[in-house]
Amino acid sequence: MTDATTTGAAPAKLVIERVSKRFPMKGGREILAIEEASFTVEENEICVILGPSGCGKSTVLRMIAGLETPTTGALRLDGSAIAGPDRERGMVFQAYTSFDWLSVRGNVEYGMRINGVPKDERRERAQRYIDLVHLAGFEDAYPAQLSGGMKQRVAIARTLANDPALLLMDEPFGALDAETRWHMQELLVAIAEAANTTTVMVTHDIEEAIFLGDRIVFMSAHPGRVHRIITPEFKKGRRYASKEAVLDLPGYSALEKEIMGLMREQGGKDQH
Ligand SMILES: Nc1ncnc2c1ncn2[C@@H]1O[C@H](COP(=O)(O)OP(=O)(O)OP(=O)(O)O)[C@@H](O)[C@H]1O
Repeated sequence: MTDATTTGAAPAKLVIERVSKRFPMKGGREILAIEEASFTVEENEICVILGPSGCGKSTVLRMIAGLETPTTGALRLDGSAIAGPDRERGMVFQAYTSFDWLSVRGNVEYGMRINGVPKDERRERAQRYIDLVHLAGFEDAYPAQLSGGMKQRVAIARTLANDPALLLMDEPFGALDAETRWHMQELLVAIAEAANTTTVMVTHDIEEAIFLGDRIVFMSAHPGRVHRIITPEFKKGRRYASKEAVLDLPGYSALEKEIMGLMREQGGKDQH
């Protein structure tokens, strides 16, 4: 396991250090959702959190977002403790979260408007991100007129327009059909390259994790622990614009099978 505190190199952008999370239950009992999770995310990296249902992926992401507080342990972004939600950490959820009463442009400009960004700059920055997510021509459309994939692109553009230090995504493509989903995955690679984002994304889709992840944090369930940190070595540190290119690489199938094995082993724990 890599840990910024032990590598001797500059500290990682995001450091999750021995984080545990207990939730109170009825009758005064508690559930240990996350136990001593540690991992790091480097600048410009796409880190994917993968694991069986209920292993605590969303809880870890919500702690990074500052929406949950760890019971013990520490989370640091750029050296500072994460203590509550902040616009330096932008979150995209699975559910469409656009404002129905605002146009695409209105949605993308919303955060900047709240933050007092002057109109000209707001317009220019919104257009840059609308172009980046291929929604040029739809600036004046309303969410109800858009497909699911387009709505998620609005959410991504709106989040990026706030210029967050971290882009957090919780199963962002989970509600999309298969074809739209892989287009969105490819778009996310293009965005990461163009906007130099540092991204932490939760998924339970192995193919998505291998295609997108520069690093994959595989969690085990009950309690949620970091079981393995996987670097898809066969990609040789590269990102690929097309999904087929990755599926065709030697080494892809072996890693997919390995992760399927982990998923079966960890996801099946409840059934034994
Ligand atoms: N607010 C909460 N109160 C009580 N328990 C919670 C709360 N949030 C999460 N949990 C529990 O913590 C564990 C981890 O949940 P979490 O949603 O983080 O898992 P997940 O891996 O994201 O699941 P999935 O893949 O099904 O979305 C589960 O046992 C869940 O029931």
